[in-house]
Amino acid sequence: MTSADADDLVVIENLDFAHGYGAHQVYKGLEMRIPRGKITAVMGPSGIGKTTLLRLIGGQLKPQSGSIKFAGHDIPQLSRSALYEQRKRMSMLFQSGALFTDMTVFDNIAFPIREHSDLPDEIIETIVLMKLEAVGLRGARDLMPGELSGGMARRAALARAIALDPELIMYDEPFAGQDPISMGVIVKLIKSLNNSLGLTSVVVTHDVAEVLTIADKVFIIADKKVVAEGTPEELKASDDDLVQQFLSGDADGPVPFHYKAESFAKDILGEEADADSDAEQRKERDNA
Ligand SMILES: Nc1ncnc2c1ncn2[C@@H]1O[C@H](COP(=O)(O)OP(=O)(O)OP(=O)(O)O)[C@@H](O)[C@H]1O
Repeated sequence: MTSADADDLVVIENLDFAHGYGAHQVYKGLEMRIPRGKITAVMGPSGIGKTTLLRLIGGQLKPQSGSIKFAGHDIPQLSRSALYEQRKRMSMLFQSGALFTDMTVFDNIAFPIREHSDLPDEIIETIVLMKLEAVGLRGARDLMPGELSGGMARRAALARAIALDPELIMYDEPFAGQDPISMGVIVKLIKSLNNSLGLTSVVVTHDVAEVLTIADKVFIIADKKVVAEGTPEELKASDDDLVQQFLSGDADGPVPFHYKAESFAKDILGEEADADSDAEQRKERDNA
């Protein structure tokens, strides 16, 4: 292991990944180093593969080639049982990671601890209360998920995500659907948990302004690979149009607004329109 590897908890090299037996290439030659103990933001246009990246790191998806080292273990090469061991060191908080609706907040947080350990009830209670305290919800332990606000539910899910003391926590759109105040609370929580629990955090988000206030490192993904990386300050100072498009949230710029599609005329009018539009395109080319 090189010293750079020791500083990086996750090292991705030359990764190729396609969904659906190669039908949809998501990554080609992706390279990424996620620094240990820091907060890393991953941004990019919708559908570019950010959630897929988290699933690859977590071993839920296997790349066609390349390596994904987590603390030195090459995730895609691990046996099922070895992967299970490494997965215990990671936690993923997906947007859809809802709480179990028929259990109290306390039992929701206790659930993974009961599943993965034989600890006595008193110890589990102490751990759960510590996790709830960390997210400011100790007083809400006996509430049912249906009694929580959206922001509180997100925080309870966060308490559950840290229940087993992971080393790596991956957040998929943690601020989505939150009002500005609860968004601010979650931003601060991600930072304080990262620092107080010695975590490494990866945050996939479209909320650029929020995440830039806490990120130590930022990756921008486009065109199947990393197109820019650096500290928030470095990216803000970049004169790259694409970087600026992301940071300012502009719809127009090097990244197209539309997902690639047949010509609108063809979709609406069928083949006939397509033949017309082909003829027009040829005419335009000839005139150029
Ligand atoms: N199970 C799947 N099978 C086939 N294609 C998939 C599957 N899951 C995702 N995709 C496709 O892979 C691409 C990447 O999806 P992904 O959800 O990782 O993007 P994303 O960057 O997280 O998007 P968003 O920002 O909108 O959440 C998309 O084009 C999506 O349609």
